Amino acid sequence: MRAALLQLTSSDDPEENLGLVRGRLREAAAEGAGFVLTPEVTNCVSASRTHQHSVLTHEANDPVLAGLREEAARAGVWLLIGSLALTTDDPDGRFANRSFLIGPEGRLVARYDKIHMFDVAISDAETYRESAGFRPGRRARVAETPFGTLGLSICYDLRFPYLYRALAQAGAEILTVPAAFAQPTGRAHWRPLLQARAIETGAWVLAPAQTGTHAARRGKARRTWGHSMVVSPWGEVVAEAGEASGILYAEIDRAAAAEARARVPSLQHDREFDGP
Ligand SMILES: O=C(O)CNC(=O)[C@H](CS)NC(=O)CCC(=O)C(=O)O
Repeated sequence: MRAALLQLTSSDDPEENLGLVRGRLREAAAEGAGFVLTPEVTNCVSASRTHQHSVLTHEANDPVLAGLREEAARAGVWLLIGSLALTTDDPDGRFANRSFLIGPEGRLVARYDKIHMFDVAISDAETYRESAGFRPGRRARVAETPFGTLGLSICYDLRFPYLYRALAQAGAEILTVPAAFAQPTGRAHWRPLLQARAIETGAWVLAPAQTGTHAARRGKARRTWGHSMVVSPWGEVVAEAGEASGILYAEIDRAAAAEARARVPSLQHDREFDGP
């Protein structure tokens, strides 16, 4: 199966982002991709809660979700929308940060709400409080496709290995890690974390990323790390983007997960222990 990871610099305008992704998805399908993936918050990168409230909608009315389901069906491809920021009925007005797996007829196959919230002060100049704006999910998800079982995750989830172990032990052979990584942590941690998750689980890791400086009409511009990546179940980086927006292709094959697990069956070697 040929996978296409869209590396984007999403703005804070959902309609504009939809237009861009439609074009890229068509291009990827024309290049032979059967599985297209987009990064975290494909529909809107914004640092302003006021702006988000003015442009985001509930899942049922979301134009980006509807438009991309239509586009996936037209192209006949599987599509992982890394995430959409969506309005919820949360009493505190928080959004969901939600991934969608769409089948090649446009069917909604699975959804996943990001579990781990990025509440981190990287430096005096760069702090995040994701949990103030987003309501965390509570349910891990795997989903069947003809090319392998997927395990869904989003961005900061990457730092919590037990989630990936649980996904792999539930049958996942392909882990999706759509992201909008910060630049300082991306530089230091992105690549080794992705390789570690692949090695620990013997699964493919597909990580489509936001990149560059994101245009914002309100609030501060945000900057993200890029470097979308595909890691094999043996831990090799088989494809890596730079910092430009574009499409990253890789051939993925579920047999490679079985081979890696046959060589090192550590997923089956969990032990109970006391302490510490
Ligand atoms: O706020 C949004 O619009 C969508 N959410 C994000 O971009 C999130 C929270 S700010 N970013 C991350 O999780 C980066 C993680 C990261 O950089 C790390 O783990 O080092």
